[in-house]
Amino acid sequence: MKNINEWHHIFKLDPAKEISDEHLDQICESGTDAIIVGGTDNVTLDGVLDLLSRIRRNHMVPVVLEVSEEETLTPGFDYYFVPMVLNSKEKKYMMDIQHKAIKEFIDMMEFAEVYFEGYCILNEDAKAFQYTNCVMPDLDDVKAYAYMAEKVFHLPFFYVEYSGTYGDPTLVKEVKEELQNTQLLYGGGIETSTQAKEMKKYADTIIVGNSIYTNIKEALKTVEAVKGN
Ligand SMILES: CC(C)=CCC/C(C)=C/CC/C(C)=C/CC/C(C)=C/CC/C(C)=C/CC/C(C)=C/CC/C(C)=C/COP(=O)(O)OP(=O)(O)O
Ligand SMILES: O=P(O)(O)OC[C@@H](O)CO
Ligand SMILES: [Mg+2]
Repeated sequence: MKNINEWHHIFKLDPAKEISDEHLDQICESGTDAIIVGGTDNVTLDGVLDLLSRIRRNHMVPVVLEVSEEETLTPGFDYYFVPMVLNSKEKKYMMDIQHKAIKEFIDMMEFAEVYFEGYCILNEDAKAFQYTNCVMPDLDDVKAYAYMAEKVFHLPFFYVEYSGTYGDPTLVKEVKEELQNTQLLYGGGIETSTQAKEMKKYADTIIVGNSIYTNIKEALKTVEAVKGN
């Protein structure tokens, strides 16, 4: 299995959305480096377990649970990613929910591979932006959040999140220049090979979500587009 810091491409599957076995097989066998199971709303333990068992039954691809609800935490994933929303106006989405969950699961965390993600959400129409009561940052704010993610909190990941819309490649380039150790994840609106290539020039890892459900053929092509980049 590749190290996480060598992952260039990830597909994110939303447990609240339907996917056929045929499409799921195509996603898992696409050559992507990993599958994240995660979403903002209507994420249930049943939905999470359904995807996990369908992936595990036939495929070897690494599977990550991106935790958005404590109730959906379940053993069986290769990794667990935990968002900390840096540009939320409310401390609870950055720290308090995570603190409460760590108190509860601290013993299990010793046996699980858990990675914390510094999220910066940049699309004000995204569910996650509204759900976590974010403030829209400008470029200097985002660079300062990136600095904090790496130098203050020593987080493994800084996630530039445009969920639902294609973001600004210049911003991603400038954020990348701030980071030496923290891995830069980019997600949002990638629907074509060209977009995947463009964002991968700057981000260490790109994440493709919604287009799996809207145009699977194009979504699958994003994998090859970033190989060797
Ligand atoms: C039991 C077991 C195996 C334990 C192992 C140990 C372990 C993993 C412990 C973890 C402990 C811990 C600290 C848990 C934290 C749990 C938690 C509830 C954290 C809150 C995270 C948070 C602030 C979530 C808010 C929403 C958010 C940022 C979600 C990220 C995903 C995202 C942005 C998806 C995109 O949205 P989507 O739904 O796709 O939107 P569209 O439908 O519009 O596309
Ligand atoms: O769904 P899209 O817009 O591709 O975004 C992917 C991911 O960043 C969502 O958390
Ligand atoms: Mg989505």
